[in-house]
Amino acid sequence: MQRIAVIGAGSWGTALAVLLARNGHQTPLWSHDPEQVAALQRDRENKTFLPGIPLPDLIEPTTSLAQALDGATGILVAVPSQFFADVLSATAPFLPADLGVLWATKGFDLASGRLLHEVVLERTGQRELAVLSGPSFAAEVAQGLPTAVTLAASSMAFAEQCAAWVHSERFRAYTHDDLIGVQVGGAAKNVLAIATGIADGLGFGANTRAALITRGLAELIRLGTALGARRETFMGLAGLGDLVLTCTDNQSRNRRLGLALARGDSATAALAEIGQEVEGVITAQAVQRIAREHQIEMPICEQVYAVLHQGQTPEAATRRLLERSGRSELD
Ligand SMILES: NC(=O)c1ccc[n+]([C@@H]2O[C@H](COP(=O)([O-])OP(=O)(O)OC[C@H]3O[C@@H](n4cnc5c(N)ncnc54)[C@H](O)[C@@H]3O)[C@@H](O)[C@H]2O)c1
Ligand SMILES: O=P(O)(O)OC[C@H](O)CO
Repeated sequence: MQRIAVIGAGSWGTALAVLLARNGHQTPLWSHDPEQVAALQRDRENKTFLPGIPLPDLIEPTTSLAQALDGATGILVAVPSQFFADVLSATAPFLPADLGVLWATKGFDLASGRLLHEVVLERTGQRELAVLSGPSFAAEVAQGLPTAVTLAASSMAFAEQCAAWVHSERFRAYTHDDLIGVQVGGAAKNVLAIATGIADGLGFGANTRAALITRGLAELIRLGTALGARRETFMGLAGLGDLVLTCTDNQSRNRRLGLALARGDSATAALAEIGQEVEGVITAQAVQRIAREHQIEMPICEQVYAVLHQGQTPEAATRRLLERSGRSELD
């Protein structure tokens, strides 16, 4: 039995804590919110973020990072990307130097636009790093529906160690060594899910959806390889796998945001209605910034950014994409 502290009790942190506890691990579950922790302790269920899933006895909700990390043999961070850097700084005093950090957050650092492994190193010092990503809706994982994810790390030994914590018959964790590609895939697919939501909401058909997914994949590959990722990583679970899942199923909050924008809802109203983190909103900003810096052509992501942050209408964004001149598919 390991003791693996899960940092972040939203839908994903809670689902991963349930998974770890079902695998027999002691699982402190940290939230910054005392009211949420009191409710988790009282109800033994996360009624806000993961309703209907009883918390196994091995889960110990807490607001204390010291308590969560006391004696921990592992840490898994699953807070939204906008809180990631601050939460990592807060954990640093309680992290032994030889404890690697695993995270399941999908996104870039809000302030700097950097990938999250750089934030972990900056905030907690040199150590082993690992990221869990891939097509995985929290509710389905918690229900025990078969799921496969990618676990990429700074060393294959650490990837295998982290994979062993979460791996089960119903949750297959495939190890990988491309820490950059796996992060880029998980983060940027959220922007493309907003794009496909918009297209479906505007009444475009299956051809359009397939085109957006495929040309979106080309954008992911351009972005990832410019940042040092390997092209083939994007053909795996953390690339194409998560892109297809998020672009095609209404469980995706990013896709639902796109659908709402196409209906004419404001982003503020749509986000309030969804009531959970929609990572693609701030990721669109980071992607726009990186694409400019590296001169990467990302027309779909650029139009999502324009809709979310520059007041462009979904209709105008669509026109801008369709008016682009023809080009080689190989570019
Ligand atoms: N939900 C999923 O199906 C899923 C699956 C894979 C990856 N992810 C990723 O996991 C990450 C977490 O998303 P989620 O779905 O659990 O979000 P969520 O919307 O379900 O929960 C948000 C969480 O953020 C917490 N929070 C709010 N303010 C905070 C603060 N100041 N400091 C720390 N925490 C704060 C809330 O208490 C809550 O626990 C995201 O990067 C998301 O992309 C989610
Ligand atoms: O609901 P979304 O759009 O944040 O997607 C959740 C997961 O990232 C799917 O793998």
